[in-house]
Amino acid sequence: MDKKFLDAMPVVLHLQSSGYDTYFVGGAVRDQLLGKEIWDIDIATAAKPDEVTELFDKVIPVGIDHGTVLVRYGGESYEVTTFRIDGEYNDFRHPEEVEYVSSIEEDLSRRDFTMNAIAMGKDGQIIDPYGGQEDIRAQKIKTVGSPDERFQEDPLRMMRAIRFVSQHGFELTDGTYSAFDQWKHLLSHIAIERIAVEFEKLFNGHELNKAWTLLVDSNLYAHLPILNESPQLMNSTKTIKWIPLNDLAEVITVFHILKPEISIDMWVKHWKLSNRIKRKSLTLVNAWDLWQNSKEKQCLYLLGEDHIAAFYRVLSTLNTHFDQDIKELFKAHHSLPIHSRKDLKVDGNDIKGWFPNEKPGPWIKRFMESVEELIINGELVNDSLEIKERVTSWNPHELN
Ligand SMILES: Nc1ccn([C@@H]2O[C@H](COP(=O)(O)OP(=O)(O)OP(=O)(O)O)[C@@H](O)[C@H]2O)c(=O)n1
Repeated sequence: MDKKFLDAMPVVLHLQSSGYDTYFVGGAVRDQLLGKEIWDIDIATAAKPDEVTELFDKVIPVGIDHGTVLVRYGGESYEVTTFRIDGEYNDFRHPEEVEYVSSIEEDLSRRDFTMNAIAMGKDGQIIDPYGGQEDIRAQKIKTVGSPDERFQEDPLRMMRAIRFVSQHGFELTDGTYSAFDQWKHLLSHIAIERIAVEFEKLFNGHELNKAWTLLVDSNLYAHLPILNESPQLMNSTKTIKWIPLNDLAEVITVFHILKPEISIDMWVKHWKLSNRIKRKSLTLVNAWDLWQNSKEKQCLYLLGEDHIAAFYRVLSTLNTHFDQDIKELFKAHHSLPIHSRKDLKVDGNDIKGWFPNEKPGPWIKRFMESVEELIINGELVNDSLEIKERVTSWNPHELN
């Protein structure tokens, strides 16, 4: 048993010895069977949320209405969810009500795919009433029971199916795939934040090309913001040989470069993305412009060490003929004379002081940028006297 399970074991044992049947469930059990790294541990129990709360010192009621509490133990957090089946999902976000059930088998029956509907007990015993292990061996993604019911309950599961294809390279069973047709329109009711999480994971997967083809062929994309209105963009993605991208900043950068009419702001707005994603993407887009104009050094300077790998992924995705080694980019960045404005031997105040009769204004920023550019390109030495000599030959009233 993986160490992560052993770390969480005292939580399971405490619930179990208090008289409540308790199991590990979900992605962790699946990933252990797949021999993959385990991330979050989820626990399912017969104890009701108030009973779980009674049993542990530190409990956070994260989703108490839906039967979930977070138990803090040994510096980790574990989602502990009461055995349940979901009621109607009227708002496609949370079920209107949850119904607690008494057995793990019933709980597993409301889960999305057979490979995610396997439980593991304290002794490592596996509860697998829906043939999840067999489907994992056959590399199949299959809904638990009726795909129509599972997708109606939560249409996001169609996106999850495709991201699992990307992560594991498995095939969807015919029944699971063909049910998309009837329910894919429901995706437009799903909160975009939830879709974005799956979309990002889809782009991280090593079988991204297979998953992307599926997203296109199934027409699922026609129910996703922006992609639904841009057949031309979708068309241009067909020839792309995707390489896994780390986050949605990299994804929307590629889309924006493929179709510049759709701005980064539009992507951020329609997909409700964070400011961090927006800032990173704008940096990547600006770097791309510099790169296209053969301003390699300025491009690397702008990116900084943190974004070079991201830019490399964007570049490799968009330009199949790009075969430079990433190490070369890091080396070229390393040998730049400066790496940030902080490294400059002068600052805006110095420049202002060299022109005592000029009012402060945008010219100072312009001069700073010119100094930076000259130094990056090796046309000026980063030395305050040399910089002063050059800058004082410029005219603040002239656009240089
Ligand atoms: N729409 C959903 C979301 C989740 N689940 C169930 O809840 C478990 C946990 O969900 P989540 O943590 O979102 O995903 P994982 O399957 O754990 O996958 P990963 O850890 O790779 O994100 C899933 O395994 C599945 O059994 C479900 O049935 N339907």
